[in-house]
Amino acid sequence: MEEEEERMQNLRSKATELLLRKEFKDSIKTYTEYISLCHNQISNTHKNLDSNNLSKLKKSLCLALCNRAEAHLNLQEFPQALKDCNEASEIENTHFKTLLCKGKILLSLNQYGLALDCFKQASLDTNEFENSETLNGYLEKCKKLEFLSRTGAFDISDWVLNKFQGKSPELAEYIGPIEIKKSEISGRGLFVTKNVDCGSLLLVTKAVAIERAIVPECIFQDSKEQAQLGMWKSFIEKIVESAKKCNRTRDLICKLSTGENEDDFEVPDIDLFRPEVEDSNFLDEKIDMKKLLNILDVNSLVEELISSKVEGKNSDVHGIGLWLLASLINHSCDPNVRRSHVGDHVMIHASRDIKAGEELTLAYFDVFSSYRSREEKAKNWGFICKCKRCKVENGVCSKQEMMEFEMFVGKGVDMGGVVYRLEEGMRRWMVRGKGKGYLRASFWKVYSEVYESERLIRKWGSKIPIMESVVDSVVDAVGSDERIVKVLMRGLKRKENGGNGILEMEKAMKLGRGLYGKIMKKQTLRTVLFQLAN
Ligand SMILES: C[S@@+](CC[C@H](N)C(=O)[O-])C[C@H]1O[C@@H](n2cnc3c(N)ncnc32)[C@H](O)[C@@H]1O
Repeated sequence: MEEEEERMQNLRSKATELLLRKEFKDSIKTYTEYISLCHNQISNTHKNLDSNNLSKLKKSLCLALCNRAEAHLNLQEFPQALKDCNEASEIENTHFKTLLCKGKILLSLNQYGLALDCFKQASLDTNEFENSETLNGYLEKCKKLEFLSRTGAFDISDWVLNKFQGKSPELAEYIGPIEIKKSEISGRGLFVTKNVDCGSLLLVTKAVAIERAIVPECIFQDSKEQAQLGMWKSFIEKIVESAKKCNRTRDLICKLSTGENEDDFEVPDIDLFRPEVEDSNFLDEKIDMKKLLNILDVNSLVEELISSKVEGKNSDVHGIGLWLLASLINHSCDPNVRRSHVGDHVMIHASRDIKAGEELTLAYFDVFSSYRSREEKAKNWGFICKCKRCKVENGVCSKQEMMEFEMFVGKGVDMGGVVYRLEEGMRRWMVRGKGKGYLRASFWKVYSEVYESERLIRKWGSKIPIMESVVDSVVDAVGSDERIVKVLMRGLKRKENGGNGILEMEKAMKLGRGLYGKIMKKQTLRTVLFQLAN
């Protein structure tokens, strides 16, 4: 008996030491051995009815379970960590360390409300003075994230004004007024459930996994491809790891499109994507790698860091990730939402006013390019684009003249002349309304070159439309973009030298909301817009 006790004591000390040394896997192994001996002893003690021993053993078992949970938490093995905490709570439901650990697990799972309950309950333990600072830190963080996930009132102004230095702001998961429905574009899509105005935040979600690497623009093509391949491989490994650790993640990944027979896919309930959904039982099902690779091919996105959009910062850093619910947004060449990446989160906001019931659409690739180049990009994604803009442009773009315009771009030709001929062409082909905006967006490079050159504006004068009307039509057709705002702001700067420009600034601010969403204060957005003009 004494020998057994000594063995248990040794195991317990060893497991604790391994935990402190952050050797989590070995610590779990040792605790598992210890916990199993505890269980054996408890059932024996029950028979001998030694209540003193029984209570001591149970206390010790509770602590061991809690410590094993901590080790699982560090390895991001959340279901196992939760299971241990729940068993520990059954022994002692007010155990401080267990409540703290369980709160941390729930916080990692973005279940802010439940995490808050744990931290609040832990704070009732007046004996834990030395841990009160840590606990208060968690309480505050949890309250903030719970508020954000409920209201969507994110504000990253400080970080933006600080030139994106230091840690990115802490974000919560947020699902706004959206639902999943069958899409007329393809398979399923996300739709708004009420009218939303330009800049409204619709979704904030954390990546299942991201892999980032520095791929400098100037490196040779071969090395670049090599670097990208390496990045893709590590990304897949990370996804597999996440799917193995959490059934819920794996189930949700499996609901995503493989790119084939999309219209046969079931329409999942959006609530399944809420963090509060409990993990299903641990089944240890094998992952179908072929299917997973198809899913990743169709749904992974390249990060568009807000810091590089605004400042050109980190433009060598390439990141690829998978954001579950955002994967249900279809592409359109006249999109109505945009995305910004902050840390591991993607923030999706309306880039223009959207009416209740409309489908949300995102640009998977640069849509300020010609029909033919977009067609090529969609082909690389594995689909033929069925958006409205492509249908309109498909008719016009087969015209011989249109192909000639494309050939002019970047060939040192007077771009004012190209704009003039294009505008003339549109009159002859009777392209009106949005169609005009579509084509102007397709040739934005040409238009912007003209409007950025005082010489060309002077030369072509009234033969070409004024910049403001082109900007309006392009934004109305395709939505906002940094390049448009840049041209507008530079024009505004020129005007400001001559005084005035209040109306243009108002317009620029509205476009700015479309670009970045309502995630920064007005004054911060103003600073950012002026920065774009430099
Ligand atoms: C990330 S998924 C979008 C959600 C998908 N519709 C679903 O049901 O899960 C990307 C796939 O959707 C389809 N898709 C997205 N936008 C499209 C478009 N504009 N035209 C045709 N197919 C599109 C393509 O099959 C593409 O590979």
